[in-house]
Amino acid sequence: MSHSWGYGADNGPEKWEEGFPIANGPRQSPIDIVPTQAQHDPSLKLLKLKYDPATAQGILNNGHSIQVDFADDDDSSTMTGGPISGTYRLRQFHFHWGDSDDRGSEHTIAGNMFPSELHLVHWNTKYPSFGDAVSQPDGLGVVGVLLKIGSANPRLQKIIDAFDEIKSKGKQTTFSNFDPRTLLPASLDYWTYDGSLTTPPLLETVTWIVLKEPISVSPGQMAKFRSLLFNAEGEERCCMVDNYRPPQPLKGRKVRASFK
Ligand SMILES: N/C(=N\S(N)(=O)=O)N1CCCC1
Ligand SMILES: [Zn+2]
Repeated sequence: MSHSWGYGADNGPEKWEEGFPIANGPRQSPIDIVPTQAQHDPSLKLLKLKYDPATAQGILNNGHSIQVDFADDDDSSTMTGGPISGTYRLRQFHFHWGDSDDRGSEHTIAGNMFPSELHLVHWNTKYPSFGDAVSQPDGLGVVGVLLKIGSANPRLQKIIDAFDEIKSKGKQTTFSNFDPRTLLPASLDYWTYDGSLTTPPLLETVTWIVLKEPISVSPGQMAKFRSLLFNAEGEERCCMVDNYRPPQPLKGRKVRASFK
């Protein structure tokens, strides 16, 4: 694939294997999670997420999604427990969403798509940096949170209010004093499996932790996500929608549940 990857007909998920053959690998993400086929594993620990709002740095339109970046030079914002060993540091969070409310999430639950999915990306501090960890089989831990249509979510509003300043690719602005814990549902019950990045380079280095309980988002809030642009200023206008990869083959993997 000579041009850069994206989500269009010419450079989207069906074409990624041309530049990234691992797209057909044994532990690709996302997947369809079938709750009745996920086995409860009593050895799974409680997920512990400890975030310092002061580590929030900025919000960026990277041309594929919007992401909030965090200072990760110490253990101020970490994930421990759950299915992982050791300490993973929060690097960034971002979203995937659809052009309409019937699609947009990457993981599906018994074949059901949600309008959006939040990913909180953490890296294993047994490695010296995110850049080192991203290529290691146990390098990353991503918490996935499904968004379902309902009442407006006030916890999302600070993120949405920044969208006007980062409408197009490459735009960023400061984003401080934000605790991503406020985005999470009441329950941290989760499914977990070994997978990959869901965008190129599709590295098979992610321990996925998908929360069972979704959070709410209103149709008006979803419309704000859909007002973002894939393109940079001055380029042909292209709404940032349908920036999700569809579920990939399980290839014999087991999905475990932290709950009965
Ligand atoms: N694809 C990714 N995250 S995701 N969608 O798999 O959570 N990333 C690419 C570089 C950093 C995170
Ligand atoms: Zn993602």
